[in-house]
Amino acid sequence: MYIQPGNKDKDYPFNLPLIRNVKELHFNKPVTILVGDNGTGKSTLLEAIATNIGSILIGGENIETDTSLDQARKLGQKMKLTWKLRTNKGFFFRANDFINFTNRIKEIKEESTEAIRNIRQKKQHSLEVLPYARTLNDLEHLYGEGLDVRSHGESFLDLFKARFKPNGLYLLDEPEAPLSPLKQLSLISLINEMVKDNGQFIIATHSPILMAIPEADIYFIEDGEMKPKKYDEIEHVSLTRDFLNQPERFLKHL
Ligand SMILES: Nc1ncnc2c1ncn2[C@@H]1O[C@H](COP(=O)(O)OP(=O)(O)OP(=O)(O)O)[C@@H](O)[C@H]1O
Repeated sequence: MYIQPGNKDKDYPFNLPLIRNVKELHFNKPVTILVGDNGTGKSTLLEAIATNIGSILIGGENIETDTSLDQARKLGQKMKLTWKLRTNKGFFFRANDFINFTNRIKEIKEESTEAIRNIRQKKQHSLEVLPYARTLNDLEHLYGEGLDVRSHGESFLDLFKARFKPNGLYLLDEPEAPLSPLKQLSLISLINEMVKDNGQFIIATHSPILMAIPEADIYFIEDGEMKPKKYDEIEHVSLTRDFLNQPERFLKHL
């Protein structure tokens, strides 16, 4: 991946140190993990890649029209992506979008059920119910009893189980958000399964558990640079480990 900003690009996202400094990135492994402090530009980078590819945006609008991506789209337009094997499968996932998505599914189900009830009240056997019945059927087929009746964490995992398909490219922004440590391990297991089926993942995360995905390349963003790091070299990992070993040592200083 290459970034080619022009001279006039002084505003966000081109003013981020990461974007100013990093001109070329390689995603060689099936899983690449992006780590860095808050505000270092992980989401911006993922969003720009997603807009460049034209990924399916889970829970948002169309990736080409979603206004929350207007700035990232400008960066995406300055990116040049080259592929060993191009895929049109996969998606871009942001935790907040997904919570909106489950709410929207709930609304669609309620609207369709209400429409069917109204049509049947007027005419019991009307064929006008068919599109609404098909919508309900499709949602049930994809997501079983419904993402909307599950907890946030359960629905995240349900979505990944339903929508991970072989040969896909998956861009995941902090997918750990509502997941318990145990469910983060379940997510790693799903990712491992997809990797066996030629899936590729680029994941921005703060979770030391997800950072441990086997064989992943880890890039640590620091001082506007993107540095390859080993698991044990990452601050999130060492700090969490030290904290868990002796929480009182840290807490007494706060
Ligand atoms: N639409 C925007 N306009 C201006 N600045 C923005 C916009 N979106 C993000 N930023 C800024 O760009 C910087 C990078 O944001 P980004 O969300 O990419 O960081 P991040 O590494 O994903 O952070 P976090 O780990 O907190 O999610 C932040 O300082 C943020 O305030």
